[in-house]
Amino acid sequence: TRSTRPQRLLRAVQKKAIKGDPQSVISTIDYFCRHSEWAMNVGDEKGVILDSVVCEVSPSTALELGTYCGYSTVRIARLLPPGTKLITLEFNPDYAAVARQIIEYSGLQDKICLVEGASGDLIPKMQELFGIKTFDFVFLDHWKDRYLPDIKLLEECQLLRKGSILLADNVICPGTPDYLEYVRNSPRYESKYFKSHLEYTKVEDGLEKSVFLG
Ligand SMILES: Cc1ncnc2c1ncn2[C@@H]1O[C@H](/C=C/CNC(=O)c2cc(-c3ccc(F)cc3)cc(O)c2O)[C@@H](O)[C@H]1O
Ligand SMILES: [Mg+2]
Repeated sequence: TRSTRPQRLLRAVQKKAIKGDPQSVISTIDYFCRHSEWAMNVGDEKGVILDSVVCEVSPSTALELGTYCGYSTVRIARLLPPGTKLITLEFNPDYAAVARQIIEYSGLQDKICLVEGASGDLIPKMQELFGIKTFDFVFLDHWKDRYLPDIKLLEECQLLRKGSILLADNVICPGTPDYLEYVRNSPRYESKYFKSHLEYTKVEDGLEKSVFLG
């Protein structure tokens, strides 16, 4: 049977990227998505904004919702201080399998913990599975109708603390209207929009950065 797009993306990484070099893995994926096949990675333009927020927060504990092929997983993990871990959640086993290989190729496997399962099931288990008290940083990039229920779940599970940073992809395209309305109007968040473009295109999109006020 025909290979899947994530498998073709993985093959491009294994063929063209330098093993153990996260930047070359990132550049190879961006080149592949720009010149061969578009894929729903956060991409290079929004990726620079993601990088700047990760560097500013310099999180000790970080969570990513929706690994897909691991592009943003590698982007985030390459900037984390030594000894910190990025937990990334992915419920599609085929995507998880590709992501594991891309993460391993980048050499960042020691900074990343990929957990297979649905965010709604796993978020309540973060304390028992990983001894996590709160997350300093959360990157949301999974199904767009899960952003709002999942941050409400993070609040309920007391996994956010005063100053925790949420960064959400695709708040314009495909769009996350209920999430945006919530974080922009809730007194418990201070929110800011970073205007950009949908990965590898000229279509408007952007990232919403929200600080949990406790
Ligand atoms: C509750 C739960 N738990 C665990 N894993 C979960 C999960 N819900 C989803 N996942 C996982 O996360 C990824 C899903 C990502 C969804 N992203 C998008 O749909 C997306 C789409 C576009 C896009 C824009 C314009 C177009 F014309 C077409 C597509 C751009 C993007 O950047 C996107 O992120 C995928 O790997 C899925 O298995
Ligand atoms: Mg996205």
